[in-house]
Amino acid sequence: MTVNNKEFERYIGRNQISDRLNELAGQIDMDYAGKSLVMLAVLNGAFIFAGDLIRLLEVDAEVSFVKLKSYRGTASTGEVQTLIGLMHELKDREVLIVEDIIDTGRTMSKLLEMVWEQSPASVKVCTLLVKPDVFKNKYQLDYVGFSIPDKFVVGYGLDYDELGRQLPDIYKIKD
Ligand SMILES: O=P(O)(O)OC[C@H]1O[C@H](OP(=O)(O)OP(=O)(O)O)[C@H](O)[C@@H]1O
Ligand code: HPA
Repeated sequence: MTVNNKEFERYIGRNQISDRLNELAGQIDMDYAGKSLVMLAVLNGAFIFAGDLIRLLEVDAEVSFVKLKSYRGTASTGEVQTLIGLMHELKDREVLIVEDIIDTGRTMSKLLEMVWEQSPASVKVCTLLVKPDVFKNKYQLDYVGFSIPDKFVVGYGLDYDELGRQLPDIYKIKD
């Protein structure tokens, strides 16, 4: 499969993703039982994951978005730009940040600072994917779908130069 002239191979199938989402939603429902949460999803990459996850939740969940950007091609520019900032009142709220991937961890690190400044009651992080060899456990991740090797991935919301987001499965770049 080719995206933007690079070759990718199927890596995590849609059924595996769906099974894992059911497990994550079950854990979130248990942890937030009797509470209501604000799901803060990070555009663009997390739009599909957040949409699928919220439909599996039984706890009350509001949704809000921020848009952060740092990648060009397959590499981080090192600078995280805020294209759409926080719009939701987060003071005293239980905030669940939802990301498609934590790679270097820079985007989430910046977002955690932005969110904690609003004096929320709690902040937890839910990411579909993490690259542990790059991220190196810089801070706590509360819900993780899959730990993956340091290979560029596309599909299920993740892009390579804006393409590939619509793929129902996740693909990794060929060596
Ligand atoms: O851990 P990091 O190294 O910071 O990488 C993770 C971030 O990179 C991607 O966003 P990107 O900047 O590509 O924007 P997008 O969500 O619009 O694709 C992804 O959606 C995460 O937000
Ligand atoms: O592997 C990746 N794929 C797509 N977007 C990303 N943003 C950080 N890492 C990745």
